[in-house]
Amino acid sequence: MFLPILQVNSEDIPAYALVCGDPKRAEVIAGRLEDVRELAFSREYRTFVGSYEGVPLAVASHGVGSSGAAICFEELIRGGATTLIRVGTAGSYSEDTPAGSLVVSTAAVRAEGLTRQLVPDGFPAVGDGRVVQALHESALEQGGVVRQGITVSLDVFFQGALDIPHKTYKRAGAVAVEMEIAALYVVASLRGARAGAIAAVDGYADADLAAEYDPHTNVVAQAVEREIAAALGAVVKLARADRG
Ligand SMILES: O=P(O)(O)O[C@H]1O[C@H](CO)[C@@H](O)[C@H]1O
Ligand SMILES: O=c1cc[nH]c(=O)[nH]1
Repeated sequence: MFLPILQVNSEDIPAYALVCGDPKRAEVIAGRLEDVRELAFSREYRTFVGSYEGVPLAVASHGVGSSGAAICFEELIRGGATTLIRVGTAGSYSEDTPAGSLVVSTAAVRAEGLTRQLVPDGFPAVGDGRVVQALHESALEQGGVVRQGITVSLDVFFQGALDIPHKTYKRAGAVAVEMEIAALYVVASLRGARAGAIAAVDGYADADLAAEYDPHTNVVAQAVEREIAAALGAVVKLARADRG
C-alpha cells in the first residue's frame, strides 16, 4: 500500500518508529542507524528506515503542530508501525527542570484542537505504560536531569491576545509544554498502537517565547543527543521484551 502523504510504501515501515518535529533531527537520528535508507522527503515529512542493535525501525519527521503530525502518525500506523516514540523539545514549568533536562510524558493535556475532532471531551491522552517506563529507564541511564509527568499539548506557540493558562496547568502538576504528544497518544489509542514521548527542555514554557525562545544552544543540543540515545535504548528494551 502506498501512503500518499509520507509518500512511502507500507511494506517498508517496520514495527518501531521514532518521530520528531524537525526533519533535521530525523536525519540526525537516522545517522545513528545501520543500513539506513531515506524513503522520502515530502512536505515536512522526512522518513528513514534502518536498524539499531538489530532492531528494524523507522524515523520520521512530523513538522510543527498536531494536525499535520497526526497525518504522519496515522500513516505510519497504517503502514505497520505498532510502537511510536516522539523525540521532541518542550518548555518546562519548573526551575528544577531547566533547559537541558529531559522530560518523559506519561500523559498529555489535550489543549489543542485536533483531538477534539477525533474523540470526546474527557477522553484521556495517555502514554503506553511499557513505552513510558522503557523511556524513563533509558533516560536515567543517560544522566542529567530527568523528570516524568504530565505534559501539555498546545496549538499556539507565540501568545496572542488571549492568555494561555500556564499558571493553571502548572498548579495542576504539569511539567512541560509542547505541541504534538496529545495527538500522538490519541491517534495511537484510536488505531491500536502504543506510544510514548520524551522531550529535551529548551527553556520555560511560560516565558515570552517571542523574546526568549532559543532551541539552538549547546545545552539543548546535548539534551537532544541524550534523548535520542534514550529513545533508541528504549526501542531495544521494548524489542527484547516483545521477543519474550
Ligand atoms: O522539537 P519538536 O519535535 O518540533 O517539538 C516542539 O518544537 C516545535 C515548536 O518549536 C513544536 O513542534 C514543539 O512540539
Ligand atoms: O512547544 C514548545 C516547544 C518548545 N518550547 C516551548 O516552550 N514550547
